[in-house]
Amino acid sequence: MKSLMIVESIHHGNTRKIADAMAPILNAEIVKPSEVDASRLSEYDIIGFGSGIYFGKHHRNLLDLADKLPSMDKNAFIFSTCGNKRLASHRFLREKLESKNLKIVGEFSCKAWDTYSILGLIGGINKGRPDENDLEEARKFAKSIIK
Ligand SMILES: Cc1cc2nc3c(=O)[nH]c(=O)nc-3n(C[C@H](O)[C@H](O)[C@H](O)COP(=O)(O)O)c2cc1C
Repeated sequence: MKSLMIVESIHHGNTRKIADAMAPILNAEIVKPSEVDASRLSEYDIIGFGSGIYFGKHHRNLLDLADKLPSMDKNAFIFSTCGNKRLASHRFLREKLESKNLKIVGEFSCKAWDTYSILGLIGGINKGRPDENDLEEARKFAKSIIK
């Protein structure tokens, strides 16, 4: 099995930590949206899409990539890290991916360090996360989608 995870992780590298935990289980390569070669996507059995949540949605670079993808009959999963866990924020990316014929086989989200705006003045929220417990949950999620 061969997987690809497309990850934009810019605020504190939080989402990259989740991707790194899942990668060995999924035998996954990790790339940024700007590094995706659409002509090679057919080589992968499953494709993951992850970023922090920004103003209620995945990162703009991931949403823009989803718009540009060709139609593909393939399994995919969505993940995120965020200040306040709300899977509802996945809706925008999910709809774009489903419009490209991708089948979403699982979604994962966890709270993570957030110092946006005035939160930064108090050291942010969820400091220290994702922690080992979050990474273990991510590993369990990765196992569940390839069962
Ligand atoms: C500009 C900005 C906007 C954000 N908007 C949200 C939001 O709407 N909802 C939320 O739960 N977290 C929000 N966050 C927190 C990030 O989603 C969170 O810190 C995430 O873990 C960042 O992921 P990254 O380090 O992988 O980029 C925001 C952070 C920034 C910097």
